[in-house]
Amino acid sequence: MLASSTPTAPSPAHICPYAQACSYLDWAARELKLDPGVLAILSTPRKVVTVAIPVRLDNQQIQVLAGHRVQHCDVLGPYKGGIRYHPAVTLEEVSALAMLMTWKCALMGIPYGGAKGGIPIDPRQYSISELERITRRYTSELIKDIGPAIDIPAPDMGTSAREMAWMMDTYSMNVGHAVPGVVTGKPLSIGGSRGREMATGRGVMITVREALALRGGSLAEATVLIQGFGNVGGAAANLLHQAGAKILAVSRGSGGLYNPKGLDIPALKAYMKEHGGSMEGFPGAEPISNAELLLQKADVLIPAALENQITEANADAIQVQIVAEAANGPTTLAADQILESRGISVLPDILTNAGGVVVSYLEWVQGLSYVFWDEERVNQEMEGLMVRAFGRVVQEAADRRVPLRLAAYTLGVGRVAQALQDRGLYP
Ligand SMILES: NC(=O)C1=CN([C@@H]2O[C@H](COP(=O)(O)OP(=O)(O)OC[C@H]3O[C@@H](n4cnc5c(N)ncnc54)[C@H](OP(=O)(O)O)[C@@H]3O)[C@@H](O)[C@H]2O)C=CC1
Ligand SMILES: O=C(O)CCC(=O)C(=O)O
Repeated sequence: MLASSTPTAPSPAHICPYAQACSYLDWAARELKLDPGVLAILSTPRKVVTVAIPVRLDNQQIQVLAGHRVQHCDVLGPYKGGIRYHPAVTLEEVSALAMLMTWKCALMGIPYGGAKGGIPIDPRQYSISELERITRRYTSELIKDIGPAIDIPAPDMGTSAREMAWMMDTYSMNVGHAVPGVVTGKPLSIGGSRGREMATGRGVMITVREALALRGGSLAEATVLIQGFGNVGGAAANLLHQAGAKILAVSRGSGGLYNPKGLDIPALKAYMKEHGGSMEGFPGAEPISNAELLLQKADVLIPAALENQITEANADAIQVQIVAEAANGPTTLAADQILESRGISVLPDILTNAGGVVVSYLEWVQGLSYVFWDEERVNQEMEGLMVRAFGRVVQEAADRRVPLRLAAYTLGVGRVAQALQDRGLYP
């Protein structure tokens, strides 16, 4: 039976995402005893761009949308980060996500800075040709701000290889020749990498596997809850199911499904395909809300949708051993501390969901060398980077006697601060 009166996560609009991101940075800065001047530099995005995107809709009306791109820090290399199409996108959210990308790339040891972009739209409310016009105009407006050595976008919520192909084509038309390296997460036909579509979910599966092994467990014995069933949550569900884990619940924006015996994920995907993407009515499962899903008993909870889902309002009621942050920023700092005090391991976003940007990096490397690898090679390279980063975070946590999140941050922030100092970018 599901709990009938459960605390609900506050809507992300009630919590300032940039303040959350800065509070995690401040925590790491205290641990690293960072110079206040360096902290001030790292707390401020280097460039914030908002452009107007006038678009003619199919009904001939003109709508003017806002398009954001925030470039947080490029000390380690070109800015890197996804483009989000979601109604809740704000400049503050994009700024927070850009900062997370800086720490993620630094933690993973890949030569990028951090950026993020977004347009506050629900892509399902637009036709494909409207989305194409929106994406192309957004790209044209950003033409001087992006490029293979400047800032390299990729997919995030609400975007995919399709949008990346439009961005690559628009950029290439503007500069007069094909520039595949301006985006990653592109279709294979124009220089995309094998394995990129599943990469973030695969990285989540690898991180959860390593964390369970540390506790003497395994995927084959694990029970898992997954909030969000898109690119990341859907791929993680497939791979975890293949590895023998029991997926007790999955959800989309409108709610999800729960089965204490485990959901048959391939059968659910086939069912959704036949039912216009809907999960409703899938045999053998009961409906569950997103708020309820977070509170079910299981070994692992994987938030794979929006920010601020685990807050002070529900952290006390979470009943898992491991929270694996597939989404960016799903846990507030206050909630994080409640979870830690309850002995729940939080696998931080900048590690857990890094498989996506790692394979983006591998796509960039393949593109630059004009040599393309098979999927097995891509997955092996990514797995090596993920497992080594996991080991470094566990070691750092043990050395400093701090939670995994702080350890991931001290590694990521510390590397950027060191590079900043070495480059002499401040007086
Ligand atoms: N794509 C990537 O490579 C990477 C993504 N991430 C992060 O992973 C998360 C998910 O991204 P991605 O899978 O790409 O996005 P998608 O757009 O592919 O999927 C998002 C999923 O979240 C669901 N969702 C939306 N709103 C809510 C809500 N309020 N409650 C519960 N579920 C909701 C969507 O439901 P519905 O189908 O109903 O819309 C959908 O199932 C984001 O935080 C993103 O930043 C991190 C690293 C890389
Ligand atoms: O693949 C990339 O470059 C970025 C992915 C991303 O946006 C993220 O990791 O949050």
